[in-house]
Amino acid sequence: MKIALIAHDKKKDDLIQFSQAYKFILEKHQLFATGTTGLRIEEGTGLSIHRFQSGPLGGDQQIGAMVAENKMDMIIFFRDPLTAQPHEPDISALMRLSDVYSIPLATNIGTAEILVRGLEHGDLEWREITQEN
Ligand SMILES: O=C(CO)COP(=O)(O)O
Repeated sequence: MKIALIAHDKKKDDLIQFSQAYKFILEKHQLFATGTTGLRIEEGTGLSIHRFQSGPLGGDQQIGAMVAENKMDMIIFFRDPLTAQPHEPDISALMRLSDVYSIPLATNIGTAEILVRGLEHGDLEWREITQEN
């Protein structure tokens, strides 16, 4: 499975802790991230991650492009709901596309835990079937 990991600045520590806790699951999958998030997770966990541009420089849009090509299976995006982001339109676009393509998207740790545990139980295998067709 291809999984995108993204966090706004005030949520990056949470995502690193999350990635450390679930490294045993995440390491079995192909990981993608926006620039700074990816670097921080790599440093904090040793996981190997394909890093796109930083969010404000187009990273959300690059991940959105993968969604539009049906090449992303899950997105974990710890958003900061209390801080205005200069690239808010890009963030909205990524979330909209995730709904267009029915990509599981977690925006907080509570949902992310359920998604990642579901991944371990094979709950997302339907994605592999739809990609083959
Ligand atoms: O801004 C972001 C997502 O909208 C995240 O970007 P960085 O991972 O580069 O900080």
